[in-house]
Amino acid sequence: MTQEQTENKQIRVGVLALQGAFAEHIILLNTLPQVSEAVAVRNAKEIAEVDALVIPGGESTTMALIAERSGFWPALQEFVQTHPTWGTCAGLILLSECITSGGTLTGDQKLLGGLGISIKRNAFGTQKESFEAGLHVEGLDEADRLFPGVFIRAPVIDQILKPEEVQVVAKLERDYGKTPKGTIVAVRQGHLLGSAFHPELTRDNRMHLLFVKMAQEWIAKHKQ
Ligand SMILES: NC(=O)CC[C@H](N)C(=O)O
Repeated sequence: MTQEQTENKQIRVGVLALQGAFAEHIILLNTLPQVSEAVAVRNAKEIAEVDALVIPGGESTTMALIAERSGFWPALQEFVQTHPTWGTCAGLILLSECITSGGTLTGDQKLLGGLGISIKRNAFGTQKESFEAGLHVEGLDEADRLFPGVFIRAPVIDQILKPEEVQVVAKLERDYGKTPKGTIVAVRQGHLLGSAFHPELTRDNRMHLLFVKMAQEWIAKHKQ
């Protein structure tokens, strides 16, 4: 196959379905012609059958606990190190290298890692402080049309630990409570994408398209 044919090849996308908003991701991914099928992934056998993975929002500590107790954690970590993966909200937390608490880095939470960033969890407060923010997301189709960023007990990217490798994909366009304009809310590093907000809770599938195209390109380059 030529490079172009491989880049256009449909991919099978898994959505980690241990806990959280996985069903909505599956629905949006299945609207894309680039996706042959989007399926729930709950164990080592199922993850071996997909080309790329989405880790949804939910509760990052609970997801880690379930993956660990069921013996799935090592296969999940191995997949994330070697395949295109997008973490949204709790998923972004799991893909980060460390958590910041009160301004200092902590090693308290079990993480998959891969993104050279530190995360501040629940940066905007409780569920009551959920909101929607219009965002310019780097690389989206119709780039001028703001993307509806849905933030629910959302984290923010507190520090970029590997600036030479991590690319900023979206920032807050204004202050939200105590979180200032310019705070980073989406990043990319190689085969990994992370966003603090929930694109699966909107009708806008452009972020899903961005990830799927990024995954296709990455697979075409690295998996021939
Ligand atoms: N909507 C979400 O995914 C919230 C993330 C959650 N606060 C956590 O720490 O895991």
